[in-house]
Amino acid sequence: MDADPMLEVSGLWKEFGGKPALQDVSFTVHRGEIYGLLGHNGAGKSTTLGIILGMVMPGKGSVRIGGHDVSKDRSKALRKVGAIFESPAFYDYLSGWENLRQLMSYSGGFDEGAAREVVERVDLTPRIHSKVGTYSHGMRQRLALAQALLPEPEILLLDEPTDGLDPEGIRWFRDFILGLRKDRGMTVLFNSHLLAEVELMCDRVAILRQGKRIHEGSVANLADEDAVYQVDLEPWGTACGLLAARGGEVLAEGRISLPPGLDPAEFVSCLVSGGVKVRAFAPVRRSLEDLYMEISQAADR
Ligand SMILES: Nc1ncnc2c1ncn2[C@@H]1O[C@H](COP(=O)(O)OP(=O)(O)OP(=O)(O)O)[C@@H](O)[C@H]1O
Repeated sequence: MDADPMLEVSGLWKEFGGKPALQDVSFTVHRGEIYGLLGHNGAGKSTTLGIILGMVMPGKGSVRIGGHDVSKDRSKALRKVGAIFESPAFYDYLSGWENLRQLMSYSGGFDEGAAREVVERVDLTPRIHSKVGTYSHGMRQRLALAQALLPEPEILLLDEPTDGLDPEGIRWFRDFILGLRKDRGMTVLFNSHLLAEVELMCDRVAILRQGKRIHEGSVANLADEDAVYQVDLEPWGTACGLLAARGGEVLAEGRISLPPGLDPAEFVSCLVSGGVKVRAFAPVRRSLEDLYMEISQAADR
């Protein structure tokens, strides 16, 4: 992946009425990366997005998009951005098409050809001339995506984009975002509560808790951080003895963790030479939800 930074968030602090909402939050999203911002209600996710979009002033810190500082060079920085922030406001009595025309007229004009293409891309062509008041939540969300994509952004910022969507809508959204990255190298930053979804889509995640960034990491490396294995070994007692002797740990019946640096193949041959029958020995992939719970609980201690 290109390690060229598209979005640089540095040392953000924000207070509301004397209460800290963000405390020294920093992260970088590289071009072509899909980055998830996770956290409980009130963790500071929307405040972070609001600051990135120049809609909320930070107490301290800076945001650069494509190398341009949002507070000093706002129009250049935001020219590269498409966003769905909070509930998109559409005129219910106008059609989807008229909404796009109206909204685009506020910012740089309406290109019919480009709009037709984007509407087709978000699967709204058959209903684009119906009134938005008759749209389902999923269709409104797709119209919001069309609006966000019309200025041909290089980065999409999405606030809880799958909130309230049904499983089919969530899947559509996931395929759409992954397709945008594949076809156009789109960079995406989004907030979400849906950890399983984030895990399927994101390259990296940051976890915010009470305004602080308490974790940042790659989703692909979740499994590597802890060497946990699901095993079927007999006799179990002998296997546990050999495991303890090598510094490993029994997590539950049939579930063990190996110490850092111990090659699982080497441990399996040690088991076999110790007279243990190895019927199964498979790495367990930790889910993002497991990681989220562990990190959040550790932060509370
Ligand atoms: N305009 C505001 N005025 C006062 N307090 C605010 C304002 N906006 C946010 N806050 C407070 O700042 C903190 C962070 O809120 P924020 O909305 O950023 O969290 P969040 O992680 O997006 O939560 P959620 O998932 O519920 O949207 C919360 O304590 C919230 O009450």
